[in-house]
Amino acid sequence: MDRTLVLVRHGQSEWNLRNLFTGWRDVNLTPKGVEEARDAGRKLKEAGLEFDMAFTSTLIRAYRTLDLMLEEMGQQDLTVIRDRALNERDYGELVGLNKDDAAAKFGINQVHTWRRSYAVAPPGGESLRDTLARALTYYVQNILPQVLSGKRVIVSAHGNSLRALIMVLENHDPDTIVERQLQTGAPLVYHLGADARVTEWHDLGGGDPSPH
Ligand SMILES: O=C(O)[C@H](O)COP(=O)(O)O
Repeated sequence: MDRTLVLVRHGQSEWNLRNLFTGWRDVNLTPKGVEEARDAGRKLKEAGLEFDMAFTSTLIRAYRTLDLMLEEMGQQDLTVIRDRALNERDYGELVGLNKDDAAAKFGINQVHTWRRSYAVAPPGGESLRDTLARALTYYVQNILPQVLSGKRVIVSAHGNSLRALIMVLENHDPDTIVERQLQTGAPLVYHLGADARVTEWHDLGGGDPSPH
């Protein structure tokens, strides 16, 4: 049985371009982000992939990326479920700050810890562990059963809500997840066994990694 799961981080957003902490702020894609999303759709089509179902967040940068990919694939009629469990990590008091300015103010190591560690939350926001608690619960209850039933599923979401799922899919621990970054618009293709473990995965490549 084909148990395929594709994860895609949205294309470049207006606040990715401006290097601002975004979190739950609902910013749109840039023209480059639109192109990255279309490009991801073309790559998926070239790879011979088709989907039976799609999941995305309630934030426009993710669901618009999904729409653009599906348009490129000729799959606009696909069933799409939007849920805020897949939204980006809440960046709390950092939202709207420039990432380099924050590093100058709070120190590079502190900001890196807020952005990439598993357990440390930014002030007033969510740690990756907090994000994982909601995103992984949603995955186990809503996405995984579809994949295990043989549906080919695509998920369009965010750097950190996807890192939370990837922590389990790629078997990372709190130390190794620190180094795992996602490029915008790069489809990650996972094949799962009947026990829900990943048997094989590859990265079709894409846009920019988050700036450090
Ligand atoms: O919310 C944000 O600012 C970005 O989407 C992801 O930020 P990060 O690169 O700090 O994970």
